[in-house]
Amino acid sequence: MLELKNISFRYNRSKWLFKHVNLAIGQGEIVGMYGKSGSGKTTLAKIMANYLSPAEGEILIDGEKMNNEKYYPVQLIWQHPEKAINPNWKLSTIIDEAEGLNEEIFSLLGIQKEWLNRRPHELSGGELQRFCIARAFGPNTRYIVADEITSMFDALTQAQIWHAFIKLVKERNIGVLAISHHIPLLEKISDRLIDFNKLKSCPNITN
Ligand SMILES: Nc1ncnc2c1ncn2[C@@H]1O[C@H](COP(=O)(O)OP(=O)(O)OP(=O)(O)O)[C@@H](O)[C@H]1O
Repeated sequence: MLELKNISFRYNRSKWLFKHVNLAIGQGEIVGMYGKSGSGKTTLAKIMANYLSPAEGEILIDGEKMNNEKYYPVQLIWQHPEKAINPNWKLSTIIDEAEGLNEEIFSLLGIQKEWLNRRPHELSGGELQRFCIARAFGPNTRYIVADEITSMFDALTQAQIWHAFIKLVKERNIGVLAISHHIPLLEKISDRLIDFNKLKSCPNITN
């Protein structure tokens, strides 16, 4: 179980973006989350994947706090793959970072072997995103936060990518927080849905 307990955050002493957010995601569970633009969903995603530290609260996995292990068990897949990848590295180097990726993952996600010899700017946004999705499936991944990960794909490709993604997470019993503005998509893929604005609204908020 991944648990967020009383998580509060604000950027540089500006007003609180959210306070006392509580959320639990079970292993193998897919939770869909939507909410107003600018409300703090991506910020929460970054906190969950240890890119940002919360001002208050803690994140537990099976009741224990995470320390700064080399490979963090909560992986974030970003909306914009080019922001998540070293532009100077070949894709083969980037993919080597996440050990244990196999042919099945590549083929499910439609990754062509020849792309591995290229650098990020030599792939389309959608091709690059397939790599970022594959990269999240390292052997120590237990939870994935998927932040608008298919917004750059056409409808058919989007369906194929989610089909592959769900097969991979269910096989590995990975828990997922899927963030999107596209509620019909979330309804299709999620075990339950959360409105972030309800999750973060709290009568005790003080600015
Ligand atoms: N590094 C930063 N420094 C200061 N403010 C920031 C920073 N990053 C984001 N913000 C602000 O924090 C707020 C929440 O941003 P965030 O990206 O988390 O929202 P979101 O709910 O994911 O939005 P969207 O649905 O539009 O993607 C926004 O007002 C944004 O301008």
